[in-house]
Amino acid sequence: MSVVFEAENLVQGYGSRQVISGLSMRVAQGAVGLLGPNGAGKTTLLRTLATVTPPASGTLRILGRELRRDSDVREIRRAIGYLPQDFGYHPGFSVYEFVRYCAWLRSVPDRSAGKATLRALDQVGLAGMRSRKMKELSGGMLRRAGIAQAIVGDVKLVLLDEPTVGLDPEQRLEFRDLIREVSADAAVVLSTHLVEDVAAACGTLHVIREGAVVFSGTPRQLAEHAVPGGRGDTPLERGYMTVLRASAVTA
Ligand SMILES: Nc1ncnc2c1ncn2[C@@H]1O[C@H](COP(=O)(O)OP(=O)(O)OP(=O)(O)O)[C@@H](O)[C@H]1O
Repeated sequence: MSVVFEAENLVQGYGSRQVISGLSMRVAQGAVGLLGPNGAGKTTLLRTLATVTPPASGTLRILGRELRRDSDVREIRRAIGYLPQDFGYHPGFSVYEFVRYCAWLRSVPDRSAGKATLRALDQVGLAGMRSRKMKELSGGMLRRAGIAQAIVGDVKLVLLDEPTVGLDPEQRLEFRDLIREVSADAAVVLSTHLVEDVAAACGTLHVIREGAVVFSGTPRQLAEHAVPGGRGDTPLERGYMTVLRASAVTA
């Protein structure tokens, strides 16, 4: 299976403050979950992978291409779908217009953009609401429209920052199925605080603390770190709490 992206010794920060410190990650097809407490650096990492901000140092290779020149970045962005925590939209756009516009931004050819838009809306369960105005959507529907714009077209790398915020329990179950479907053709990297969500949808988990990876492995391997009587309601939550507290644990 070909590697979709590789980050090596990635360093990122804000001014003199280092937030990501020497992180390495390699992802082929499939879903990868980022877990970590507030301020761990998940959003900073996703923004860097989305090419919003270039790494302070280290290398980032997406679809075999190292992102050195602006032309490389422009080209590769067509293959990346990104859902930030807060995404902008024109409130007067219909749901269809919003996703279709995002397809245009990603240079999806005109002849296939309409069909690709409807497919993405169908995947997130919003096809029946395609004429609804963006400003009229509930928080959960808005999140689903955001996921639709991230997966529309032929994306190879999908980056989702807290995609399950605002979804009700049924939608969260549907979201897990959606991630399994999307990750059959693309690499999906998503961040969340909800350990159970990410474990159900992702084959690989990375726990990040203070900008460094303190655990990489499968959900089962994370659960194996659970300490009897430790904090958390499930083995996964207890495993997560254990690796967060340990200095560095690698599966
Ligand atoms: N624009 C910015 N300028 C300065 N510092 C920032 C900026 N954005 C984030 N930070 C800092 O970088 C660190 C990592 O933040 P980041 O948003 O990446 O964490 P996170 O893991 O996504 O957190 P959360 O789960 O709360 O969304 C935090 O200490 C934060 O205060």
